[in-house]
Amino acid sequence: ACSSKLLLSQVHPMWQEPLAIPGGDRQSPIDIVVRKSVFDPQLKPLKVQYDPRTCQQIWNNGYSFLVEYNDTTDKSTLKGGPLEDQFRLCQFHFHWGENNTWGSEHSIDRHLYPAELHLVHWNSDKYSLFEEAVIEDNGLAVIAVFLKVGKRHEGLQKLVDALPAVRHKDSVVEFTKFDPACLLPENIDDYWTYAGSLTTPPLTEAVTWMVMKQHIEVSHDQLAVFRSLLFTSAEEQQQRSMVNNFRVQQALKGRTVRSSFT
Ligand SMILES: COc1cccc(CN2CCc3cc(OS(N)(=O)=O)c(OC)cc3C2)c1
Ligand SMILES: [Zn+2]
Repeated sequence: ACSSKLLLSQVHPMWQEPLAIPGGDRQSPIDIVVRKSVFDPQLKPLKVQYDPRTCQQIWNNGYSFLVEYNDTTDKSTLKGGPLEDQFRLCQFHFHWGENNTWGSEHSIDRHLYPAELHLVHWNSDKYSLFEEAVIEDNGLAVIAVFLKVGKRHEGLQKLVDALPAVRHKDSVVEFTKFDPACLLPENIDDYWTYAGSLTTPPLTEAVTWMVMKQHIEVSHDQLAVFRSLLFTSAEEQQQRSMVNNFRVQQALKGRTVRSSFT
């Protein structure tokens, strides 16, 4: 494992990190040290209600590909768990590596996964737009699910088949009737939760993270299609493969990670 760590330090970070983030004491991602996490019996089960009809498009934004949902009504929502309010799904995306040794943003006792899914929601009880919520400390809620290479994920295949249409940065393709609940593990009652930030610009400290204990499995070939995407737009001379689009891990700075399970 240390060799992969060594290699990891040679991996070029996806972008030049800004020197200082305002405040900067609740940045993401982090390594979750299981024995230091604190069981909180008051954490409720997560309540997820997604309507596939709110699915709209896939967008390659030059960091990842985002599957974007219509978040103008409370049709696809998340509540419960550590959350006091109701949150609306606005998009989901992934982070992955150039090989199956690394790629996730979070790690569990330093164990990295080949990829990580993020379902991004914003607090629609308190704010009226994502743009408003993105700067508030209770504005966003992100569910993180680790991906492991194994059997083919049937539900993911519809998304994989659409990816060649968004190969280049700034490309968009219509994508409808996709139920993101199919990407959740069977058990979403067991998770770790902590106060953190977005891991891509604007890196704002607005996120309540819920990292699922149970991973999902996808096939090697499905992950290879993720790696066929490009960071670069069609006009750019130098094409660069979209891989290693994860942020370097950040200091815990005294934060407590709570677990919903013992
Ligand atoms: C819709 O209003 C917006 C305002 C500012 C930025 C954006 C776009 N941004 C939202 C947050 C976010 C967050 C992302 O990653 S993450 N790991 O959840 O921080 C991300 O990964 C590719 C992309 C985006 C896209 C939208
Ligand atoms: Zn993300």
